[in-house]
Amino acid sequence: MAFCNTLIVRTFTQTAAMAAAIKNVTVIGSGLMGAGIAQVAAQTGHHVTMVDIDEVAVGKAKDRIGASIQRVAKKKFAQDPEAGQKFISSALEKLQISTDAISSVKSADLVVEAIVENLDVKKKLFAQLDEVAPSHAIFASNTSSLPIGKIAAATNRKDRFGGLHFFNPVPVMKLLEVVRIPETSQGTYEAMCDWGKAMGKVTVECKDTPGFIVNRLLVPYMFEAVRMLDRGWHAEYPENTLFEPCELLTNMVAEGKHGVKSGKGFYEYNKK
Ligand SMILES: CCCCCCCCCCCCC[C@H](O)CC(=O)SCCNC(=O)CCNC(=O)[C@H](O)C(C)(C)COP(=O)(O)OP(=O)(O)OC[C@H]1O[C@@H](n2cnc3c(N)ncnc32)[C@H](O)[C@@H]1OP(=O)(O)O
Ligand SMILES: NC(=O)c1ccc[n+]([C@@H]2O[C@H](COP(=O)([O-])OP(=O)(O)OC[C@H]3O[C@@H](n4cnc5c(N)ncnc54)[C@H](O)[C@@H]3O)[C@@H](O)[C@H]2O)c1
Repeated sequence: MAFCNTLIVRTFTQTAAMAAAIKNVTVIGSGLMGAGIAQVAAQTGHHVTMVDIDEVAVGKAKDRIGASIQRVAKKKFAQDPEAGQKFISSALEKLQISTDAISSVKSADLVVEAIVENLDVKKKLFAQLDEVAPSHAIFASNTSSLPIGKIAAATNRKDRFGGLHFFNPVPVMKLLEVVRIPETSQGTYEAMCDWGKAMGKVTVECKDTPGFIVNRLLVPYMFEAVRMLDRGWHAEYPENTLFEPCELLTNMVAEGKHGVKSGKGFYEYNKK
């Protein structure tokens, strides 16, 4: 029991220490996603360096962030414009821009990569950053579709590597998929979740599988919409396996698991 308690206290302490340690965030890539991630991180009190290889792009991204923060502040501080102005200036003060990834990660606690969706380019970047970032720094990729394990393989910190998959537009979308690979340590995973929550996001755990959760559902759904258009919206496709009854649902119906109305389904519901 004493051993168990020690273990729990140690695990808790390590996790709390890692999460509390995420103060300095480097976001690599200042496009649609990187700018959104950098904005929300700065808005939530982190010191952020946003990096891009393209000097013009990173400057424009900072301007876009300024405009987006105005929208956030207008809503968040509708009744108190003065507090809104403080919120804007405090966030912008915390945001630096750079074109030098190497020097920008030297004091990073967390590096979030949101560059072009190309495995070799991402691997090359992380291999370089692994040489210079502090040993405690967590690395994360915002990739939509590439295996996190393959990207992490370019580094010697697979235990401190994971996926942080944000959704566009980042300042608006609440969900954050936190992806773990088998090597991701429990402390790293929990620190990523805690950081996600500190960013105001709702985190969901994902395995490193194609499309994670959302894109695995969204992409076939979008493709099917396009196929429907392509087919000319014909009325009936009895040969299409997509419309075949699903065994799990058939069994659940037979068991009276009709969801909320029957008090049980995929979940149990307490009717009051
Ligand atoms: C099977 C194997 C799979 C293999 C994988 C293959 C992968 C291929 C991947 C391709 C796709 C990549 C997808 C990616 O990985 C994941 C995604 O990001 S999916 C996209 C998710 N996003 C959405 O679903 C957003 C949908 N859009 C909306 O909900 C709305 O358009 C909106 C963003 C809420 C905007 O609303 P609108 O009504 O259109 O516009 P308004 O201007 O009125 O805005 C409403 C409200 O929001 C505020 N706001 C909007 N944008 C911003 C911003 N940038 N910054 C701050 N605030 C913003 C705005 O102020 C309004 O506020 P209000 O006035 O209402 O208070
Ligand atoms: N667009 C989306 O809806 C969305 C949503 C979730 C995740 N993602 C993922 O996020 C990542 C970025 O997507 P995006 O839409 O923001 O792309 P984007 O094209 O808007 O921006 C990418 C930025 O990365 C910069 N860049 C390229 N190589 C670089 C390098 N080596 N170092 C520094 N900067 C570099 C480019 O100059 C560009 O400004 C991709 O992996 C994408 O799959 C995109």
